[in-house]
Amino acid sequence: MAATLQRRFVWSTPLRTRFRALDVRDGVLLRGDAGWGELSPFWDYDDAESLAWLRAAREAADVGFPPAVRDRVPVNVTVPAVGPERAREIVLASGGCRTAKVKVAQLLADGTLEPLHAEVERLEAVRAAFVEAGVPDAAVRIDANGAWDVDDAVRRIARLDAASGGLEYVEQPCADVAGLAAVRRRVDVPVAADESIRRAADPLRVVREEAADVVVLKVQPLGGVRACLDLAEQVGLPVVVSSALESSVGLAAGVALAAALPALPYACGLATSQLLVHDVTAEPLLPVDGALPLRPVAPDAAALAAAVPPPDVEARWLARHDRLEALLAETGRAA
Ligand SMILES: O=C(O)CCC(=O)C1=CC=C[C@@H](O)[C@@H]1C(=O)O
Ligand SMILES: [Mg+2]
Repeated sequence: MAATLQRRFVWSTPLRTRFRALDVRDGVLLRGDAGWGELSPFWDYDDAESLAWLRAAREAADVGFPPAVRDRVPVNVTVPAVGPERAREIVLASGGCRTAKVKVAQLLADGTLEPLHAEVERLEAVRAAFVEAGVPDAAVRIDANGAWDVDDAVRRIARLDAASGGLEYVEQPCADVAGLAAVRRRVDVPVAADESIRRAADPLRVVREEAADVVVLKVQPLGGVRACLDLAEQVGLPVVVSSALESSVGLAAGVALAAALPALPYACGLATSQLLVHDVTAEPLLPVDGALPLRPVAPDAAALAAAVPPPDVEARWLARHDRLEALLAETGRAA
């Protein structure tokens, strides 16, 4: 039987840097018998797509996480589409990360893509910052969020590979699976699939079409830690666990997944509390020596007081959560 919901809180915070066309991140925290869960689907996701996010939140709150095989998870520093000096600062303040994920293919206000030379400067700055930090052999990956066509991707990847001193992989260079497969055949840099897994009706298409070398799994969009473990087993490719820009409550579910995976060959994209101005706890999940610890996270009153939403935002979240609970009750808890 479903556990009774004991408490819920809406939180909201500005982001330090615009990310995924967002300046603010917000969501609901749910308290259940097993702990805290986070429900924070992006506002452009409808209720049907957001249902998986509620399943993930309820798993964390009501059931808890499966057993772990490691107690710390190496993470990458996430570098948004910023100028070179800011990119350097972000890498140097990363808490000892030895991997960076750099956003590329940023859409500018006029609807055009950021010019290649700006991306080159960002990647050169990231490599130089790692050299300055005494980790010249750090890994650097890029994420294009599906913005390139195949020819554009091939051309840009070659240039960005050189600028970065060698890319670890390129995440979602093109929007569709056929595009990923075509790029993968034409470049030596490994290809990672993100949107083609988390927003796809058939995530295994990536595997059938040999479209990726690595898959990115995100706990909320994929319906929880156990759902991700099942998917990882079916996919059979190396997995990188990444966040959906959650508060530390949601990030803890990502750490739980990364800690439970049988193999974890790459650093995970879970160091994103750094992007939030306010987190929901005084002890956010921030990297120490390039890794996050596996531990429960609960919000605290003082931190929530700083992450307080405007009243209309709070009302929208509570209504959205109520609608999603009703939808979940209708469709059943099993995915
Ligand atoms: O992977 C990381 O380093 C951080 C998480 C991250 O980049 C993302 C989180 C949520 C939405 C996305 O636009 C973005 C991604 O595409 O991977
Ligand atoms: Mg991505």
